[in-house]
Amino acid sequence: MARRPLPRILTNGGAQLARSRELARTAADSATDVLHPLITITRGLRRLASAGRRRWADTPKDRRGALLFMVASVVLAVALAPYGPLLAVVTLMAAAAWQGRDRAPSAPAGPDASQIQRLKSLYDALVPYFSAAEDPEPLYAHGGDWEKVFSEYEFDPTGRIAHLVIGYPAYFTDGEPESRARIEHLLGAKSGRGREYQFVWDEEANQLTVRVLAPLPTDIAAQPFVTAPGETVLGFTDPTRVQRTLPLTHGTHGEERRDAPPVVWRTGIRSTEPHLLAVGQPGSGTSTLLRSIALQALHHGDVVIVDGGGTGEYACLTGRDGVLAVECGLPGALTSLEWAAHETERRLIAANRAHQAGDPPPEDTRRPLWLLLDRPSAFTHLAAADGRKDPQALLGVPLRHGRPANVTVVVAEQFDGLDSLGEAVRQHTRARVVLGAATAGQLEAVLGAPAHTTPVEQVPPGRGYARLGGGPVHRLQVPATPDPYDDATSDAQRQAVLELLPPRTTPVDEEAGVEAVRLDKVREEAAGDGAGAGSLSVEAVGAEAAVAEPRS
Ligand SMILES: Nc1ncnc2c1ncn2[C@@H]1O[C@H](COP(=O)(O)OP(=O)(O)OP(=O)(O)O)[C@@H](O)[C@H]1O
Repeated sequence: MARRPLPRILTNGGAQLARSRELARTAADSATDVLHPLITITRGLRRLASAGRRRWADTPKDRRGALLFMVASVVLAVALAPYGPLLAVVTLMAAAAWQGRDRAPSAPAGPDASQIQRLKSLYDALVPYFSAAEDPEPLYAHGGDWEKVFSEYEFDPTGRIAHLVIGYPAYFTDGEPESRARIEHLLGAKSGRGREYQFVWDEEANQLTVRVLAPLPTDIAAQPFVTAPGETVLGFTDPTRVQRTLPLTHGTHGEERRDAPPVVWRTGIRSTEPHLLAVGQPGSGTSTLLRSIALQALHHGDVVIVDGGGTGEYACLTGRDGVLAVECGLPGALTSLEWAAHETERRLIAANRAHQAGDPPPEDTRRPLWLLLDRPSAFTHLAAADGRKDPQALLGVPLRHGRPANVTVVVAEQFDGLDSLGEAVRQHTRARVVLGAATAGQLEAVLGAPAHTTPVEQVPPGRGYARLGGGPVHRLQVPATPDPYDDATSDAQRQAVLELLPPRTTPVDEEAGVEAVRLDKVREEAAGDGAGAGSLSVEAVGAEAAVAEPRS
């Protein structure tokens, strides 16, 4: 079923809301600044009045008459004296201002003894890296002054460094990745392990800024994201690197709302990164990422899933509206991918003909087709052992020509299977994701750029980095999209995923199980002469029929 795109106002509503909030906050801050003296005097008058009341209450009853007489005489004297009332008002205001002043103890200026000790030891650790014997006025020297080089510092409540700006000599080779890596490693180790640090090198000013990054939230569950067609949310990241936010619901019953900055991947005809490669250690969450992408893709397109892991993690998608196939076996994978290659060619030819005739591209070339492959290297080994074709060889056409044909390929692979990935997969997957624990070298090899944050050893599943083409490297937390058929899945998360699944239009073929090729459905739709989404032309059915293998 084709779904209508969301109104545009909903797609950027989060950003507008954030801007309005920021405006309101600025207005409130300015009003507080202007009204500050008035607030102080009012507070002082209140304090004076309550002090007067206390004094009256503390005075024994037999002395109250004398007190009243004394106050009345003072009031009379003031009233009769020249400028008396004016002076009395000025004195009262001054007394109120003094009484109403903010009495919160001011934060101690500068670091305390333990913090000074931390800064000094950090300085000493940096001396061998930032000094040279020939330097007549070394910035760093044993017993030197740390205050000259640490221009800004902040500590967290546990006393560990949270933010630090370090000056270094101009001759330090800050352009060399190895030199930078040595300093980053040292600072990470000395400032406290187990936290994630971000390093920003300002080569012009010879300054390094170190910031401790708060962990990304792990409580974002699968849900309908407010995105435009062609946009896929890979996960959520730091607010500093991304301008946009998405409104989210969370909590057991979706009762809480908040905005979070997403990593949005754009696919389709105008995409510069039309295909994606996700890599991780086993259990890092790459299958979950694929499931999350599939659920979003099904809003506007059709999906073919090829699962080399063979653990049935995509069984919940079998037979759903828009799911053309869920393949766990080599023959089925070959059939589906061969069909996908022909379908890509068919779409290209049909679109070309339409261009030549001056017509818009036909409807059946515009519906996005997604090929999601989980661990295709498993099939590569099987195919070699069986003397059959490697399914990856069939990805060449969709990868090279998929973009104008609205065909998107997503490959998830484990680090140990990376060598088995074909050249086309490596070359044409310009959107990259790394999940789970990874060394700086592994991150750079997959993302094509260093991550600028220290990789931590213990990461929650679904946590990693994403880079779209030549863009910046983002930290990433994939929304929890567990397999609803897994016993370990909580009820709330199961329900969230089940609600996102399209209705089941094709009954699951019991005999063939999950290996059943759902391309039968495509054939039926094509024969049904439907011009709607997912339908195929007669040529395509012919091509598909030619490659389809007989099933027992
Ligand atoms: N983003 C996430 N948020 C919460 N839990 C997650 C997330 N991603 C994965 N998990 C959990 O981590 C476990 C492993 O996830 P998943 O199966 O996706 O990993 P994988 O990398 O595909 O590993 P494998 O290939 O071994 O199956 C599952 O229990 C899953 O529910």
